[in-house]
Amino acid sequence: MLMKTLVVIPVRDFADAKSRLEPLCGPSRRAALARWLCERTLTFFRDCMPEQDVLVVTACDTIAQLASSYGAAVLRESHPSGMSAAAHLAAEWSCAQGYDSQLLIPADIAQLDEAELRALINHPRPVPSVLISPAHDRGTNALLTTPPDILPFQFGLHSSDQHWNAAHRRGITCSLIHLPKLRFDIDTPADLSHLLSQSSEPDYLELDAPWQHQPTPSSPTYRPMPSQGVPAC
Ligand SMILES: Nc1nc2c(ncn2[C@@H]2O[C@H](COP(=O)(O)OP(=O)(O)OP(=O)(O)O)[C@@H](O)[C@H]2O)c(=O)[nH]1
Ligand SMILES: O=C(O)[C@H](O)COP(=O)(O)O
Repeated sequence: MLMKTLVVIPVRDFADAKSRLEPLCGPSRRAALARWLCERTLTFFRDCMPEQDVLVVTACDTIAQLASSYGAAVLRESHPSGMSAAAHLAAEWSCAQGYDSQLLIPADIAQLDEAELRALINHPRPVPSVLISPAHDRGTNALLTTPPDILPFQFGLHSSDQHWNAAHRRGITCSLIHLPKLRFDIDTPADLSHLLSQSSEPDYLELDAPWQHQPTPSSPTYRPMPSQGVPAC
């Protein structure tokens, strides 16, 4: 049976994002990175999966406008209260709009791959069910819930374990799908180095030393190209 699925992307204010990269770069560069990752995510869905409905959940006016400009629907939070609360809000909306499933994806995946995303969205599944694509650090980098509100969202440390346990406690069919690209998100300085070492997108990335803030000559930094619309720091 073909499931009507909504892709949900929660996005917090760029100025508050990527705090774990603080040892590596200053506030404006972190905000620029968050914006670049978000725009790249929106570009991916607009260009590679144009038939797919996408919803951005955000409390931020700028992000709401940005999402609309990429053709995504927007759901406004009254204030940012964390990824789980954003996912819950989206799930209520998804159910009200008649979606069978919700696929939640963070806006900081290192490399979105069309085949992986299609494998998730088209994954055969019973109702109810949960499909978890774990992050390399046992977080959750994609969560497919059918129906959308079947699970209490538990994003945070080792959340793939938490989501798995929550599904099992409720007797809900739960599967893991290990996707080699989707397992990497950009949270820590090590993640950023990994992105740079794996990247096949030289047009988007450059090494830039020294740092503008707290110079650390041995570490690479990240500068989205101005041509991608990201403000240079
Ligand atoms: N709508 C919404 N999205 C959020 C919120 N908190 C985090 N997100 C989004 O959830 C995804 C994963 O975010 P995290 O890695 O937990 O947070 P981050 O701000 O990117 O990085 P850290 O500050 O290092 O935790 C990203 O797309 C964030 O923009 C929130 O309160 N509301
Ligand atoms: O995996 C998760 O639960 C969320 O993405 C938050 O975890 P992260 O901060 O490791 O991304």
